Amino acid sequence: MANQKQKQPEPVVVAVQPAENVPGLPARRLAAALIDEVLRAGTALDETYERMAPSFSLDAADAALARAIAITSFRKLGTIQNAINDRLERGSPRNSGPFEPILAAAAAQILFLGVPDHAAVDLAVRHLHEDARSSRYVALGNAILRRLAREREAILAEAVDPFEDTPPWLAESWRTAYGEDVAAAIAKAHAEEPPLDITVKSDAAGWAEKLDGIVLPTGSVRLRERVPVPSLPGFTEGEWWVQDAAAALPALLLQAKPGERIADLCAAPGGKTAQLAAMGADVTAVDRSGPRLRRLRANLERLGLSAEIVTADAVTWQAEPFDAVLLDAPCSATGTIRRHPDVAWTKSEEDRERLAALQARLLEAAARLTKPGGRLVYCTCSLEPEEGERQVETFLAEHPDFARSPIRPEEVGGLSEAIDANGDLRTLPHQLKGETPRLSGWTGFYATRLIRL
Ligand SMILES: C[S@@+](CC[C@H](N)C(=O)[O-])C[C@H]1O[C@@H](n2cnc3c(N)ncnc32)[C@H](O)[C@@H]1O
Repeated sequence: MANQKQKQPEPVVVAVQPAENVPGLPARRLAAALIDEVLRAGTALDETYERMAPSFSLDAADAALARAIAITSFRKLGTIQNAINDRLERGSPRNSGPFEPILAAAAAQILFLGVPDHAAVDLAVRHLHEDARSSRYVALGNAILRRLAREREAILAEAVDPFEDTPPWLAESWRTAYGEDVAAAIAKAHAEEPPLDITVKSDAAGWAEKLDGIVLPTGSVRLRERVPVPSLPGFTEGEWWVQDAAAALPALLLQAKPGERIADLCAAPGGKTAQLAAMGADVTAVDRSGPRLRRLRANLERLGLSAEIVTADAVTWQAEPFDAVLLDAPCSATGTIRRHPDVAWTKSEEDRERLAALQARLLEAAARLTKPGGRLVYCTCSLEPEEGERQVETFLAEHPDFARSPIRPEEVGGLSEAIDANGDLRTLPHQLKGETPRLSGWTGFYATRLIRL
């Protein structure tokens, strides 16, 4: 974008070289564009990044920096917005174009990423100049960011509310479901960057040693360091795949046996399909998204595993009933906020209600596809009971031909705190204590195992 300077109230930066060549500015452009697009369109940060990053032509280091700025902005969005708004005496300026995302990205750098203040402020000011709408507020943006830098210690010391970075509707939902203390522990767990977990085909201890990891009680391997995944031993050879430790549990609960016919409904990108195929089951993976199924196919190919792949709406798809059915239903994904902090700001109560209605239809379809005596595991990566416990309560009340098959602690590495009074799995982000806060926690998942009588 050309640096079309408008007349400024107060010239703050003297550009000594063309803006396009200023080191670090392209990364900030992408970071602010990601924040803006995710918040406006409600799209997932990962997908938005994959779609937008190529047109910014960044080198690997700048691309990683842009991503880190965007993800930190979402992880700390409440604190950042409060800090900025408290210093905007007349509220956020109207029609100011990218003013807000540029300031949020700069605030993330100043408050949380350890970027030198002068670099964060200077680049943000240059960036504000680039758009005619935000260029009118360069002096304001500059003043606010300098105050954030000066007042950093006080801002961080004051941000003690555990729900500072949680939208109020979510905090309220968790308080109602789990009580004040657990809700606060969940919100606090989201402040930490998550570790990388992998599922191995075999020899967890051997892979843990090779990759500097820890074997978790459930059998997943947790890596101590965050490293670029494709460069790790065993990735190209297809010995393991990336999968959160809690996300690996529902497929285990299906207790698949070699040769059994299993339907994996809502299967892409295939983490659970891979587990079931690795157990020797004859898996049919169904998903309605062609692009996501292409990723599933590529993942299975790398892993040397196979499954029948079907592009279909699982609500209406018909087949001979299966020995077992896994339904990993689409959901609000609030259990994944630690890994995907954007989810907290893009999902709403309306999404939760809409998705709960879809889950009920999918559960009906999954029941039809389960043969008498067969198992049905229903799961979601949501912390909201509407998408888990309540969904299954309603289903069981309407289906006397199904009964719960309670999950036993030894099926989940002895972690009895992850099993509720009904014998369902309910993992929460602050569970699974590790050596450090960063090596602790997992995704919030709900899973129930039902038997068709
Ligand atoms: C939670 S993700 C599945 C993750 C996957 N099971 C795994 O372990 O990698 C939910 C999936 O449901 C798919 N989906 C949503 N609605 C669907 C429907 N009506 N029929 C089939 N698939 C659907 C989405 O395309 C998405 O891939």
